[in-house]
Amino acid sequence: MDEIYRHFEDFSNVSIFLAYNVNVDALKYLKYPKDVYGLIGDFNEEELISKIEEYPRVIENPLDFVSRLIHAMRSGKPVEVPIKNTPELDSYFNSMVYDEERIGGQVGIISNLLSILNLKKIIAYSPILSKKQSQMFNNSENLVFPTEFNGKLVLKKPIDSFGNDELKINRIFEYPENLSISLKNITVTSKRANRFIAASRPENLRIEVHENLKSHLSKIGKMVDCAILSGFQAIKQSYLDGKTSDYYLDNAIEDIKLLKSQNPDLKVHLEFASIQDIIIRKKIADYILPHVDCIGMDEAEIANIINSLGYSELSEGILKNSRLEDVIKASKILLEQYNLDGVQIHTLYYIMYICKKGGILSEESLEKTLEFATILASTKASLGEINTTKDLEVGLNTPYNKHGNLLKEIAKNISIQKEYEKYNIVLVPSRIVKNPKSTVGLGDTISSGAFVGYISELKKAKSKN
Ligand SMILES: Nc1ncnc2c1ncn2[C@@H]1O[C@H](COP(=O)(O)O)[C@@H](O)[C@H]1O
Ligand SMILES: O=P(O)(O)OC[C@H]1O[C@](O)(COP(=O)(O)O)[C@@H](O)[C@@H]1O
Ligand SMILES: [Mg+2]
Repeated sequence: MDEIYRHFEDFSNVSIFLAYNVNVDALKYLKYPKDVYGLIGDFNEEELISKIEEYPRVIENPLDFVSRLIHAMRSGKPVEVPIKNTPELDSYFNSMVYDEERIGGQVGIISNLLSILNLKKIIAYSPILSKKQSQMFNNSENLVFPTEFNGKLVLKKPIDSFGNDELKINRIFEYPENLSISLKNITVTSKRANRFIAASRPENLRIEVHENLKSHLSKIGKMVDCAILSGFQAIKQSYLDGKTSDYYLDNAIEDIKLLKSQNPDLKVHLEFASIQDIIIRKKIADYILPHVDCIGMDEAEIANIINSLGYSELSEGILKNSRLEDVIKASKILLEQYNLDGVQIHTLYYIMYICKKGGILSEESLEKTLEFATILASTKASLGEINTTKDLEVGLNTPYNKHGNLLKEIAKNISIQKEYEKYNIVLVPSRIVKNPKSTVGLGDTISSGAFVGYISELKKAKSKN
């Protein structure tokens, strides 16, 4: 166990604010072809095949769902598609039998992880918190939910903070590698184990800090060292009451400014997700990225965001060939276009930082935080959940993937090229779990582990100077 402490010593010097998304993840394991055939049911196979090619970006009916699921399995990539919350579709998803329920959403997953990593304080916020969601948070002294009462900021455990709010459930479909199904004359085989998220989008869920709490954001900003913001993927172009995405994105910028107003050193990380709506994807980049310090995303997400910015060839190249050179190029575009301090990318084979040179952290410190993130990911992939730091032994004992040394070498060679002279490129190979228990939440786990490790190292380095 002591070996673990080579990778993270102590995060008790870090306090963090998290917003905006918590939900319940209902997981269904599609282990055998019959599980997928069960979902296909009586659909006409020709219609299904043409729907797969049509590629619906919102799930409006069961056929849209099954077609996007099969499309995702064929690619083996992480995918999230919003559902239209009609009574028919809600009852279709409600009628399925799920294997497990867990806390979900970046804020939910990250809160519970960080609570066991012994952070000083975690202030986790979601604009809706039903009783069931609140019960899924760890009941831990370092994890609180902010509310307002009689004009005062109140920080209580999530279990003591729920309201009469709507329950948000996302449906997660986990499939293994090499799961094969046949449709007419085609066979679809999953390239690798991954998850498909059918994300609920209730009309009343608005990605924002409630008006009465907003006046306390600067105080919250002063209490913490850093923040992770997430959940923007749930913003719609417009709502029935006339509000628009611009309204919520402008509000989020205001939130960041308030958080930093009394604590200019506060570092803000944005955790990306899969965003089907191309207009919203571009808006999130243009509105929010200039106001955050760093971002975390997976390979498909960086490809998609680069596509929205007009780099379609580079984007297609990443999606098709997963070349490290292309991912680094895309990261540099984001760093420069939005003046970010750092971009963290997680892929099946590596986790990588590209940061502006000149920070006080050494490459060794950065590498240490990524190392820790790979251990977290392989632990969660093996066990499904991380419940104690003792679990991390599982991740530590998972070997690096076989391409690790080559990837490190490629990254090193690229980092010494003239066009990257202003950047540190640090890559750590992943520890791939061959048959993961589940894959949902791995990205959130990696990003938060790496980011908090970074902040912790930064604080230690500053206190030595
Ligand atoms: N089977 C796996 N073993 C270890 N790490 C894995 C495995 N599958 C995925 N990962 C890591 O998790 C991220 C997923 O990120 P999302 O943001 O959830 O898409 C992937 O990039 C790998 O680094
Ligand atoms: O977009 P939403 O509805 O906020 O949900 C985000 C979804 O992403 C997750 O946070 C998982 O993300 P990752 O797999 O990328 O780590 C799920 O728990 C959740 O269902
Ligand atoms: Mg992710």
